[in-house]
Amino acid sequence: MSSQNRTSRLTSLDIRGRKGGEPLVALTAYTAPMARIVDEVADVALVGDSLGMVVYGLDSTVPVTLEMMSLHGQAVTRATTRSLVVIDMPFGSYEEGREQAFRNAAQLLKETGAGAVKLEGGARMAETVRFLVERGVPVMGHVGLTPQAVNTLGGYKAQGRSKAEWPALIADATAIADAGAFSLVIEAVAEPLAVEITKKVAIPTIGIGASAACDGQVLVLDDMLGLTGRVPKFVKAYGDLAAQAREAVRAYAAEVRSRQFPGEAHVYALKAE
Ligand SMILES: Nc1nc(=O)c2c([nH]1)NC[C@@H]1CN(c3ccc(C(=O)N[C@@H](CCC(=O)O)C(=O)O)cc3)CN21
Ligand SMILES: CC(C)C(=O)C(=O)O
Ligand SMILES: [Mg+2]
Repeated sequence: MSSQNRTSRLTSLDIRGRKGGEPLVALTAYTAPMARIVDEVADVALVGDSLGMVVYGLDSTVPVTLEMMSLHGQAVTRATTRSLVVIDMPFGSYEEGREQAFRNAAQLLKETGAGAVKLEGGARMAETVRFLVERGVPVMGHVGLTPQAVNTLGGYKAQGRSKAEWPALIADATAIADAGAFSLVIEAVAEPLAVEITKKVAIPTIGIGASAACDGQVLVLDDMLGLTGRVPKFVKAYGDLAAQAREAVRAYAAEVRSRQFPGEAHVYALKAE
């Protein structure tokens, strides 16, 4: 079924089935108004932990909590009917072990009604991915640049730009795919490595700063709308909403100061008595 005339909500199995097919469209969504717009076009609405930086003004995604992800996840599931809602597991909510990961993933799915979770990491997370999937939690993987590891990676740097790094990155991707993930985000890796991983794994790859050859793409919505200040190299601006917002706020301020606002249409007259 084409994405334009779909009426029921996509599942992780539908997404899994799109390997090598029509490219998957994914965008982040954090709030109900934006989620309604994303839901009109996207296959996947990702409640990304990037919300910590984009919405809360944090320096990284490290301080993001399970409660933040749950509350924004609830807003997004209420406002969507067609897209698969995927929620990022925040830093510290899954790395201790597979039981911790299951407990927190189950909490997110129960509280939000989302259809899947996403977690960062390669080969060392494979056992956890398998444990979750075997117990009814669909998992999207995330390899390459994993922002929650910013403190050990030494910054938000593209991965796999020298071929010596490729075997470990390919092993990460195949381990997550073989563990039962239904799809895999590949973030900020050298383009030919993303091509190689996409050929090697049996599940759809979703690129961000990766390759047009991936089985789909994802971007942070606020970045592509032009709402964020500094954006990564891989972002293309499809709008300039910050400029539009600035213009609207200035017009309002001018009309308040000149008493043009509120006008007749925006005030209440007395009832006829
Ligand atoms: N608004 C936003 N968009 C994102 O894509 C995003 C977030 N936030 N927060 C979580 C992570 C962090 N991400 C980032 C952030 C910065 C770069 C970046 O500026 N990279 C530089 C190179 C930096 C270096 O090599 O040291 C670049 O030129 O792209 C990349 C990914 C991607 N994710
Ligand atoms: C950019 C995507 C992949 C993400 O993980 C996020 O928004 O947090
Ligand atoms: Mg994330």
